[in-house]
Amino acid sequence: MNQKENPKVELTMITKEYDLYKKKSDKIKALFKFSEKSVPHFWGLRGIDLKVYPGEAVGLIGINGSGKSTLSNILAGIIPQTTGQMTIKGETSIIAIGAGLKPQLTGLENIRLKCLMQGLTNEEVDAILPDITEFADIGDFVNQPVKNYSSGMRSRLGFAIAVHNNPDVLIIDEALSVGDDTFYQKCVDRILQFKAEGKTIFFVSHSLNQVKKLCDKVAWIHYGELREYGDTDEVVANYNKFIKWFRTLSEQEKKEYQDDYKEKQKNFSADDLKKIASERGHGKSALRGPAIGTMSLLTKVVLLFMIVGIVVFGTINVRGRSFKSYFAEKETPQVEKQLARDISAEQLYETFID
Ligand SMILES: Nc1ncnc2c1ncn2[C@@H]1O[C@H](COP(=O)(O)OP(=O)(O)OP(=O)(O)O)[C@@H](O)[C@H]1O
Repeated sequence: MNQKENPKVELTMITKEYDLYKKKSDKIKALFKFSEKSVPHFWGLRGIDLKVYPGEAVGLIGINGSGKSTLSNILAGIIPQTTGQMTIKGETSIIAIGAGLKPQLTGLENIRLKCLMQGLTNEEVDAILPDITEFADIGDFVNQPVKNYSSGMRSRLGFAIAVHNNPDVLIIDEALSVGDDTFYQKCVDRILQFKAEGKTIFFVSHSLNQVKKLCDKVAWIHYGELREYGDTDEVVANYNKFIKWFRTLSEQEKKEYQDDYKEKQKNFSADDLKKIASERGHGKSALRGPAIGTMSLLTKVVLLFMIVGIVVFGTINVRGRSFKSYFAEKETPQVEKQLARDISAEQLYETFID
């Protein structure tokens, strides 16, 4: 069977829309989507199409804020895409500096937690624990809470856990940039081994040398769009050309260029998405999103009634007192109530003077 016919990862028209809340109340408005206009939007990704095959290592490159981490978090299932279809054959594991590590737990506790979450039993965790700690090589720090780790140590622990969980798709988001040379080489060896085993790797990095060394293909993300996808040398060369050109611009021209793209990311609409999909020959299904994050009209109405009911019920006065004090009184034993009534105003005054 030709492996080129069976992508391990297939993305079709992936978008990510972020709500830019100004106030906490905007979040509630956005939840109900009753007031779309009051919450500005920002499209971190605008219709990414990508097919990646077993054994391929794909570099994700692009300037700051272009959407690399957004894409890798969607691939890892940490955040959902807004629209678009994603098919991944197998388990994914992401290594980002500190991603998924619980700061309050020790290194060992984090290892156990992550492994249990991957479906391993306690006995299985006990069996691979020595390998993981040996790979991470952080000494006694493994017994310390992760919040006390340096970024390099977090990366070591994250990498060690992720590779030992033997994922089919490994996503590495800038995690190698903080390790020292020895650790870096160890990781590179393991990544190459993964590739040889037919696993798929996504490698997010600003280090073009690392990308060139590890990746067969490169996806250049530019202001939320896939600007280029192809062989590493070619795409990296074009990206370098762009960086060189950008540096020749005056400060004013740079700002105008950036503002222009940011504006496009803010004003992106469903119509733009439809237009891109039809240009690329995608059907309607490519425009649908995962069935999470939004509520049906009926759910919204029921939820709204419940909230209004709770507020009204909670604040309404029952027999002249608030609902809370009514119940508080109900719970007060009769003897105490009698005592409270028996204290005269004079006695009360004396109590305060004392
Ligand atoms: N939770 C969020 N809410 C609003 N905007 C967000 C959120 N997360 C990311 N963004 C925006 O989406 C865009 C893409 O961010 P992302 O972190 O994916 O970029 P990146 O390419 O990984 O950047 P860098 O190279 O700096 O790490 C940025 O403009 C960022 O400000």
